[in-house]
Amino acid sequence: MNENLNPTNDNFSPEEFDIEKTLRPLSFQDFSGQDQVLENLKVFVEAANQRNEALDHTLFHGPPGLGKTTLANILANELNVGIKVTSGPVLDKPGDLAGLLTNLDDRDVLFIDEIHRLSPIVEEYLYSAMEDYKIDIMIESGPNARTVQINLNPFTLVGATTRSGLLTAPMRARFGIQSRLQYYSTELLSTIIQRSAQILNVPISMEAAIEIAGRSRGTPRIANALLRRVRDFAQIKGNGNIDIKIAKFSLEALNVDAYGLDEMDNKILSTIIDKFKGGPVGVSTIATAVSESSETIEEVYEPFLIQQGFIMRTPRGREVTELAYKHLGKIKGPTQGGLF
Ligand SMILES: Nc1ncnc2c1ncn2[C@@H]1O[C@H](COP(=O)(O)OP(=O)(O)OP(=O)(O)O)[C@@H](O)[C@H]1O
Ligand SMILES: [Mg+2]
Repeated sequence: MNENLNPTNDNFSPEEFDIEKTLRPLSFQDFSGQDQVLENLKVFVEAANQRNEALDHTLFHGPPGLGKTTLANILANELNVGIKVTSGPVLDKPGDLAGLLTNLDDRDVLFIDEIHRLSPIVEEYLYSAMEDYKIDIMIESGPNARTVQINLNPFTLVGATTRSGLLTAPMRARFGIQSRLQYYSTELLSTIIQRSAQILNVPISMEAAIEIAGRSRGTPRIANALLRRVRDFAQIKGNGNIDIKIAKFSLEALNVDAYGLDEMDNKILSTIIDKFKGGPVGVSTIATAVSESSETIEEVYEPFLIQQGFIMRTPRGREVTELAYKHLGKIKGPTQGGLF
């Protein structure tokens, strides 16, 4: 399958990256779906704006490509403030963080992506900044070295993570607002595809938008990536318009799974079937068999497979369903103890 369609693949080419940026909604108004999350955020933002205070620290968690970075940027726009962007693995010394924090204007947003990957020492340093808008900084060195406490402008930390399970309890507790993003329905994704098509200036039929949406693994990033590829087919093999015929032809040519499952999804399902007789089998055993971490399986892949009815959680582990056998064209073997 095409690399760029992988939701966990961050290696977009610069060109793809630019397109991703142009398709990114900039305001609450442009953002579709996640209704509950959005309704709440609107209230909190309006209240903070009225009081002219910084919005409470906000955490977005959920699988890749569902809109965490997008929402962080929207928050800054709707608060009418600046945003500084960084990520957990980049901040390896408290000094890096101090530099960012002291440069924030009143009510600004500091966005930390992959916040579960902060080093413990940086994380601890962040605590007092979040709680009291104060940090200690070291001045001078050698025998004259001392720390002084300085006041920061009130700011909003927006954290994003795909692995909320890896976040420490004290870190999590410091976020006054926590939102989990959900997979999108086909209907919502087709609306997003139609909006993107309009921005890309390519005509698309409703039927074609729905066809692409249904194969997007519930994920706007994948929907947009597929749309761009289908647009290429429409331009070269068709008349430039995306209708159902060219959409189906392209998705077939791209080898996109009928349910939008990616390589790892299919690998997980076939592993449970082939190596573990369909389950039940524990997550850590599956993880070892497919060479992935248990957390990634549990937080990135499994939620979609469960939501779509391919896997069931049982007290004894994970079990695949009839749908998984059917999807992979496999035949369910005899159950244990039968036949004799
Ligand atoms: N609700 C939405 N409406 C329209 N487009 C969306 C929506 N959510 C996400 N997108 C599109 O999907 C793309 C990916 O979203 P985003 O980068 O915010 O995901 P993410 O949750 O931050 O992913 P990751 O965990 O990989 O960082 C965006 O460029 C944007 O165009
Ligand atoms: Mg992101």
